[in-house]
Amino acid sequence: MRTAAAAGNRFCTRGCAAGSWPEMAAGAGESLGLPVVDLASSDLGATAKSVRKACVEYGFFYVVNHGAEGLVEKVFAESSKFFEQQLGEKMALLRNRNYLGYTPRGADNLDASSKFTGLRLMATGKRILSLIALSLNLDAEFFDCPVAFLRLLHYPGEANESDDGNYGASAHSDYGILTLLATDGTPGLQICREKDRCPQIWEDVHHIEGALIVNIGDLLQRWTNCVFRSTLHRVVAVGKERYSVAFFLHTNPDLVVQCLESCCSEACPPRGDQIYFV
Ligand SMILES: O=C(O)CCC(=O)C(=O)O
Ligand SMILES: [Fe+2]
Repeated sequence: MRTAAAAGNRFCTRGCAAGSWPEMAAGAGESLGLPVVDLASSDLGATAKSVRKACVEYGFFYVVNHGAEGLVEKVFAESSKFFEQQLGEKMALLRNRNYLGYTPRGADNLDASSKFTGLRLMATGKRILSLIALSLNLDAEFFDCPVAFLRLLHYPGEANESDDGNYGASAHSDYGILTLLATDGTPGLQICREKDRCPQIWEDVHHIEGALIVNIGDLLQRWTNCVFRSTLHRVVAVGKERYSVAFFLHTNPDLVVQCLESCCSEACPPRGDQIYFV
């Protein structure tokens, strides 16, 4: 495992009165070096160990040699073709009751979803999940994720009056097992590693060409009794148009998620409800 160079700028903290784009908004973050995991490594044990460390310490990491390199560029090209259309054309694909389809800006800044089979992204996700399973001393196939959504996200450059504090996406954690994220390189994504700390510290997640960002979801946090982190993150506006693609991996809706035995003990009992219905 290597660590991404913490090449980011150190700007003023959120709430500074002065500052112009991109300093004022993007500058809310400290710089951050997240772990980088090479999925093509032949040393399975060492890779699983790296993944575990990243999940425990950050809940966020990069993967390289993930097998979906060409695909991501194609999806970005299709995404910008779609979002560049007139609103009327996009509204023809308005989100349906199953949350599939177009979500106009302001209606829900976390939910512009699009159905996609994403077989290669699914293969990448499964590879990461098998490493996670091995790192928890489970069978490589332990985590089944038959449900997945691809979300094409477009953050317009200009601020919208309805935006709350200029957030492209307000602070949240993802609720599934894990998320694969590709961005077009425009900054804005930030994580908060200690959500209960006051004031919160937000760190910029930098772009690494060709890498995917992986983030642990609430379900995996629950499964591991909070040993793995589902880390709070957000997207701040940087005064520049931004595209990203998020691929969310979920379990079967009727699966019972129970704290893993290896993650609890008498000294460390399951946090929250032991049995959790998704
Ligand atoms: O656009 C991004 O970089 C992050 C998107 C995100 O966090 C989400 O859709 O859950
Ligand atoms: Fe998210």
